[in-house]
Amino acid sequence: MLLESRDLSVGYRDQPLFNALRMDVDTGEVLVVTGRNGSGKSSLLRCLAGQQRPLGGTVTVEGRTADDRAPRFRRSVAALLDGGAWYPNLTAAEHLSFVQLVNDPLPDDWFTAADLTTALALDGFADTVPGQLSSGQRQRLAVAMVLARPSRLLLLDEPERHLDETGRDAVGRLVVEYADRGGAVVLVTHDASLATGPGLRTLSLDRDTTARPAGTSGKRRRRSGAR
Ligand SMILES: Nc1ncnc2c1ncn2[C@@H]1O[C@H](COP(=O)(O)OP(=O)(O)OP(=O)(O)O)[C@@H](O)[C@H]1O
Repeated sequence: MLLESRDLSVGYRDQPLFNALRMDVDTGEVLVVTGRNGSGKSSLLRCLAGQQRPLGGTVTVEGRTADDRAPRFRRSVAALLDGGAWYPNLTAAEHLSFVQLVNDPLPDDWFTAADLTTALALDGFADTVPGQLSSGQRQRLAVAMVLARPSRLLLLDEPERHLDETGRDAVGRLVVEYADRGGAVVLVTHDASLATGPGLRTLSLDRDTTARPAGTSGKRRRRSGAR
């Protein structure tokens, strides 16, 4: 199992937002997390990303405790949690090239900068610096960058932010493609169109945060063209 949580309790100052969460996400799977504002979705993702200590229980990725201070963990996990970090003088295309250069050599079958540029329609602003991009263009670039580096687990917090319908569709397709390439995805969203699709599993923090497995079981079919 790529990602596991057991008896997970997440919250602040000893006040849990939810308790006893058991979650399994394996390669090839997409788990969509939903819930009302303030239910703890972002807090959960930060725990999965090893950036926040749970109040109780465990999170493991490939059998190791989630901890973003560990280089091996950081290599496995790509997270887009609250917007991107930008180099003010690098263009959109240079941001993408930079991520891929730092992670060279990439696995043969990994997303290329050209794949991501096409999928997210970045061409029109490839030579523009972040400060001169619209919010939606910056979000497209942030999604491209989190996919540009090789990883096994992809954590996305409301990737639909600022995106038009075409952008949201592109994100939906890329998430499925990432899983088809052997990754596991946990996607937090308020967008019903991203939250549904053949084979996607869902976890509602309003409904499912009890001591039982989240969502339905079963792997998504490969190349199902879900969405
Ligand atoms: N650093 C923090 N310290 C204390 N409380 C926090 C902290 N971060 C979040 N919270 C509280 O935890 C609760 C859950 O926040 P979180 O951001 O995880 O919710 P969410 O489900 O992602 O919400 P939304 O749908 O609005 O994005 C909120 O009541 C919030 O005020």
